[in-house]
Amino acid sequence: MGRRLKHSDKSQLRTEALRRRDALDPVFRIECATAIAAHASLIGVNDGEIVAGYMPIRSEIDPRPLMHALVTRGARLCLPAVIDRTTIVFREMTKETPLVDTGFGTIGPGPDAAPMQPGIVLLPLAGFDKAGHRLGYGAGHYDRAIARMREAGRGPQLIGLAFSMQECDAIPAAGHDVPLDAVITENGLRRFDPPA
Ligand SMILES: Nc1nc2c(c(=O)[nH]1)N(C=O)[C@@H](CNc1ccc(C(=O)N[C@@H](CCC(=O)O)C(=O)O)cc1)CN2
Ligand SMILES: Nc1ncnc2c1ncn2[C@@H]1O[C@H](COP(=O)(O)OP(=O)(O)OP(=O)(O)O)[C@@H](O)[C@H]1O
Repeated sequence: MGRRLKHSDKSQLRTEALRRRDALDPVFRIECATAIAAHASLIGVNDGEIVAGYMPIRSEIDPRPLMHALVTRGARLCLPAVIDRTTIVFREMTKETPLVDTGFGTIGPGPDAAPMQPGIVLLPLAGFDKAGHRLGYGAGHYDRAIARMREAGRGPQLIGLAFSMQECDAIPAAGHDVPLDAVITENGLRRFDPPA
């Protein structure tokens, strides 16, 4: 008999993982952002491949050096924007795109930017475990966006970005949780087994 999933299990893991992430020193953060960019060649990027990055908030690992490395390998970039309490969309980011407030403390392209369907999504993590289960901030924004893309037959590759100390013992996964394909930390890229 599986144990019933308690909401508190996940929120406590999230609180602890975010506390560890918040405590990292600024020089180590720069080293890690540089290190994950050095692993760019481990992500297969086709020419013109659309990659969803993010603009870091709170104590998230800075994905911008990696985003730049992927552009030099042929990627086109987009960023998430919150359009209502439960929905995010992805919008194209070019050199000319002005960045505006896109909700929850984020900045990104405004409603004039082209909507995009990314083939690869880089997800900022609060925590992850060895099965590829993921903790975000608990709003379910990425889970819903990915579910929608899968329903439309366009399931993107999901690559979490994290500091290695964000690994957790075991994150209880609810039915709506979509596991990661891989995680990149300062130590390298790790692929997860597809769910059985
Ligand atoms: N950099 C970045 N961009 C992103 C996300 C993200 O996690 N990181 N998102 C991923 O979904 C979406 C935005 N969703 C977010 C949802 C909650 C919080 C957050 O910090 N929540 C606070 C409560 C803040 C409030 O109520 O105003 C919290 O968890 O304490 C941030 C972003 C799209 N863009
Ligand atoms: N596909 C979905 N359809 C409906 N509700 C969903 C879906 N995915 C997630 N939710 C809801 O979103 C809430 C947050 O989910 P969860 O705790 O997994 O967040 P998270 O993975 O930390 O957040 P995020 O996806 O924003 O990074 C839950 O209340 C969940 O029921």
